[in-house]
Amino acid sequence: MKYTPIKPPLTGETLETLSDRLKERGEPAFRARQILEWLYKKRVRSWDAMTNLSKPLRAWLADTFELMPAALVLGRQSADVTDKLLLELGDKSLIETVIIRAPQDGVGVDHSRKTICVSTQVGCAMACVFCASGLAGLKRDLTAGEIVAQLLQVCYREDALTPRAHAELASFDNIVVMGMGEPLANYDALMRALTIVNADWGLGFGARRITVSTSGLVPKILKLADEPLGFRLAVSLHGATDEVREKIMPVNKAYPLAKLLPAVMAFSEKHGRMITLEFILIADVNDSFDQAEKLRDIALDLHAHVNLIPYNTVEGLPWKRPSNNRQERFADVLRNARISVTLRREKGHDIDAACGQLRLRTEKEREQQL
Ligand SMILES: C[S@@+](CC[C@H](N)C(=O)[O-])C[C@H]1O[C@@H](n2cnc3c(N)ncnc32)[C@H](O)[C@@H]1O
Ligand code: SF4
Repeated sequence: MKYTPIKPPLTGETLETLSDRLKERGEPAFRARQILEWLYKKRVRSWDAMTNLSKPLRAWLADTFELMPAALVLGRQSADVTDKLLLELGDKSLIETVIIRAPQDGVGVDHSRKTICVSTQVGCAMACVFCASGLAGLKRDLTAGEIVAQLLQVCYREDALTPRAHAELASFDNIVVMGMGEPLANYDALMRALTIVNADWGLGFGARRITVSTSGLVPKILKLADEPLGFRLAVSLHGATDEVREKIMPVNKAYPLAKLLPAVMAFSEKHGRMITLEFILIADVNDSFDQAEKLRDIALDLHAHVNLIPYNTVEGLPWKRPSNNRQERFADVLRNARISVTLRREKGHDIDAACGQLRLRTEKEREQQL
């Protein structure tokens, strides 16, 4: 599903595409770099602030491009260390971007490790039964400019909070493509966005600190393995047998474990780095001892890190997280096999942390106001 905004966002331009547009106007070759420096390094929020450009050029830019295609409509801080940004796009669609802060000893919150979780679609077509993002299906893909804009909005927020932000260009430590949507179903826009985020004329953010999470689109996993930039991969497994996985993830019908696991292995071998298996723990669905043992065998085979995520309840859905004791017993099966495992207590529970929930709630409130 393609969305064409009235004006393309500046955040979706590469140095090359912007240079081409400017060349058509007879501008010198260095102009594109200058403009992108105002956008990503000096972080100005208006065309008029680009003071080394002529007035006619600024007027042309304003007519031709949208400077920022995602407006902040709500910035919510949870009682713990998670911030959630609700952003509105040109067609009034809402998306979420999350800042997860991991406090470190001896430094303030401002200097804690920060992971940014970005969205790639409005809604999702994959229909995993437990997920709020997919509840209303797919509305549309995000453009590359809208994906990049989420990170720039995070920069704006962080710049206002801490002097570290500006000094470091992108003051976060990791990007996880784990927000709303299936990133690999919007492959081209995602790759363009990540190229911009990575480039020295963009946010200069290292590809190895970017993790793309997928529900398991096998051909796209293999394509991602061939990308020269070398992004990290996380796979949402959530079931260690086809029987369990296909009950909760329809994608498993097209790409069962016999297809998915060799693709993940191929990715891992190509990159020589550990991939991550994500496994949400849902009571009485996938939290049995048998599932833990099967997951252990898969993780050993793939030499993978395992991220166990206690399920975050979603309004209107029946699923529950298992007791802490059961979660620990499940994790112990993996730990006893010396698998690298994290049992992530979900952060930001009080701000509708489960992906897509803040958007759904705000959309409902808007409908009621109409
Ligand atoms: C929202 S998805 C986006 C990336 C991609 N579509 C995928 O499935 O990996 C990111 C992760 O959040 C997980 N997730 C979805 N709903 C959740 C919930 N209610 N509680 C905990 N994790 C959830 C997904 O299973 C997935 O591992
Ligand atoms: S878990 Fe990922 S793939 Fe599944 S519906 Fe949610 S966003 Fe889509």
